[in-house]
Amino acid sequence: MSDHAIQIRNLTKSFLNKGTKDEVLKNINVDIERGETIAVIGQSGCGKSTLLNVIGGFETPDNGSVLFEGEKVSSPSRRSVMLFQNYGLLPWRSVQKNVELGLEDTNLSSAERKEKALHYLQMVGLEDKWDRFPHQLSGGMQQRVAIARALAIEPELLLMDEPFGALDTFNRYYLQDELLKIQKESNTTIILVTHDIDEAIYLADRVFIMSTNSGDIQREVVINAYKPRDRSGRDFQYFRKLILEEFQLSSATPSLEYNI
Ligand SMILES: Nc1ncnc2c1ncn2[C@@H]1O[C@H](COP(=O)(O)OP(=O)(O)OP(=O)(O)O)[C@@H](O)[C@H]1O
Repeated sequence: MSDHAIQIRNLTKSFLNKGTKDEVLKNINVDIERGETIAVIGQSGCGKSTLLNVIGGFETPDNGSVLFEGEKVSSPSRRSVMLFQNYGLLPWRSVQKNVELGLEDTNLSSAERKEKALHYLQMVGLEDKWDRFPHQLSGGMQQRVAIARALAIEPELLLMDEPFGALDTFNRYYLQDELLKIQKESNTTIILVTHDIDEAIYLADRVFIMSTNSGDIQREVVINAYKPRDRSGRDFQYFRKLILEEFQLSSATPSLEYNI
């Protein structure tokens, strides 16, 4: 069996906007190994979320294909989970019931579902908020509930669109470490879109830098340093400089939206 969880071949995707065809993704060809963590970075509007949506089966490519474990992706699969930017929590369900959502059509009993939900709520530091409703939580807390819900499903492929964006530095670092642990234990394949260059370097085995205008992956940076990585170490500085330089090359005005 191939080690590739994902194989993307000649992928092209466009949208019709006011009668004009915008080609957002163009001729993307990449393989992602099982258990790899990939960070996708690039300027706003370059197609990062679209790429994630096509991989997750939420958007259909115009041409080319995405294979997940050798099978063509044409719709969302139970084996992969997408953590959306807007959290996607159901307002009428409690925190615990939101986390249980993806477990309901499994063989787990209601007691097992509850136990699993509380375990992942504890991991994101929200076990004491199990009976609250989403509107009673801060934005960062809602994001943590969405993270707990995605992790509770224990998917083979985890797709994350700016998962830690609304969190303060302390929670972001803590959850990045939890994600590293979970990934190591379960060998989950992770594809993560982020605006945070340090997050990409801290978590990823490879960083895909998408080009600003041409819809392809302009450069792939292999982060060949042991995890957990030292954010203030020399290796880290090296990769940060490399990626920032690539950004300067890719745009006339360096992006202000990127955090380092
Ligand atoms: N459903 C859609 N219909 C029409 N156009 C779309 C649709 N989804 C995305 N687009 C367009 O495709 C382009 C890429 O959008 P996408 O959300 O993939 O970018 P992004 O790199 O994730 O941006 P950001 O970093 O701001 O989230 C944008 O020009 C956007 O307007």
